[in-house]
Amino acid sequence: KPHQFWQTQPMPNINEMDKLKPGPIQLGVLAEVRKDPFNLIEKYEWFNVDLRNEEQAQQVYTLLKENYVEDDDNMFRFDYSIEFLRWALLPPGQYADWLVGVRVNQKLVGFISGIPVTLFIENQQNKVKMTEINFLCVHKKIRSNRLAPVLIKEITRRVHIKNMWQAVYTAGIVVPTPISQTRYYHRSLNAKKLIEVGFSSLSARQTISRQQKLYKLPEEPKTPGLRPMKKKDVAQVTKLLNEYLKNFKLYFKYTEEEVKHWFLPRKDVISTYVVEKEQGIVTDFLSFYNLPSQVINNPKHTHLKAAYSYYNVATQTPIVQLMYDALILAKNEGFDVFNALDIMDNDKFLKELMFCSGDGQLNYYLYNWKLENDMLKPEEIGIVLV
Ligand SMILES: COc1cccc(CC(=N)NC(=O)c2cccnc2OC2CCNCC2)c1
Repeated sequence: KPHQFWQTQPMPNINEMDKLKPGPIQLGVLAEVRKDPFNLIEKYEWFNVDLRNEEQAQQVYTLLKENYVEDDDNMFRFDYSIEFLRWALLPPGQYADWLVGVRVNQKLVGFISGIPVTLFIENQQNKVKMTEINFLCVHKKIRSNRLAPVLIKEITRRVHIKNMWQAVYTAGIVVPTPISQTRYYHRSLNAKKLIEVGFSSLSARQTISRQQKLYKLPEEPKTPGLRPMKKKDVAQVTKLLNEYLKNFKLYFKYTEEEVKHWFLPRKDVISTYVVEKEQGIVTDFLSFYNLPSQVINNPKHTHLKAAYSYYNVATQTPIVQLMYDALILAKNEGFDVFNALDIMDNDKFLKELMFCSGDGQLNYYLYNWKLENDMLKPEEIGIVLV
């Protein structure tokens, strides 16, 4: 039976959609939350991962590098770096028991992560403290042991114990019940490499040099005053971001502490550039994160260097110009491709900047929450997961 696990979860399913009113589907009762971890099969044990510990970080890195998400044709696999994982999973307010590992004989064979977020859902009244779930991964060799449902139940229990009852996550697959089905797009920065690794293909009339000319970019960005973000910009970036995100039906509200964590540039992890035309006034910013993919058995290349659009706020600079500069900056940082979803205002630049649509979709999920109209359009989504 498909989705035998998901039918047991508080996610609106088809027939009961209309009966539920917007808001939590099940009201959690703290006293009823199991105090002890779920049972694991013989020899498997729970393990809280300390990402600050080099050896444990290496274990998570290797598990993901070898067993995490691949594209539909199994040609590429995400290769998150240790520094990236520390950025993604050690934000302000993180809980030590929300980085959940499963070990067998000291070897990590399963993982799932949660970070605390405050999500605004469909209006200012619904400000919900919840968890953002990510990095669910089970070693390829033990996929049939039904370990994934236990990882999900265990992190759910650890979230419930903190009196939080909702979660937000994304997945390439469709399980009950997506709140939005977004599409991904990519913009070639290094046409030759994309063809060599098989990410792009040439049609009969196309040649590599034609493609290189087609996607060629200027050496330098156009926008005057564009520069890497610095600590002194945090207050203005926080205001710009929080103001901009109010346009959407699903968004986080950021403290300055959180903006420091999520946006101050980190080499090979996150790049953020601000526009300061007039002395001291920041009017726009752009950001993209670094998520390379391992190219699975290619004679010439081991990795595809991909930049992923993060948050971009254009209040004085036209969004197309700002994102054109993002492409130039990403190219100059050595990326081969620039990826984006059709969320927020991205559809305002995807076509014009020659993004091609990818072959899959990224589904957004909200656990234990009924939306007013069940689904949101991609342009109503104001959150980017890594
Ligand atoms: C090119 O190498 C890949 C390696 C693994 C999977 C995919 C396809 C894919 N599933 N892409 C996305 O999910 C995606 C496409 C555009 C923007 N963000 C994305 O995913 C982000 C956000 C969700 N967590 C993974 C990274 C591509």
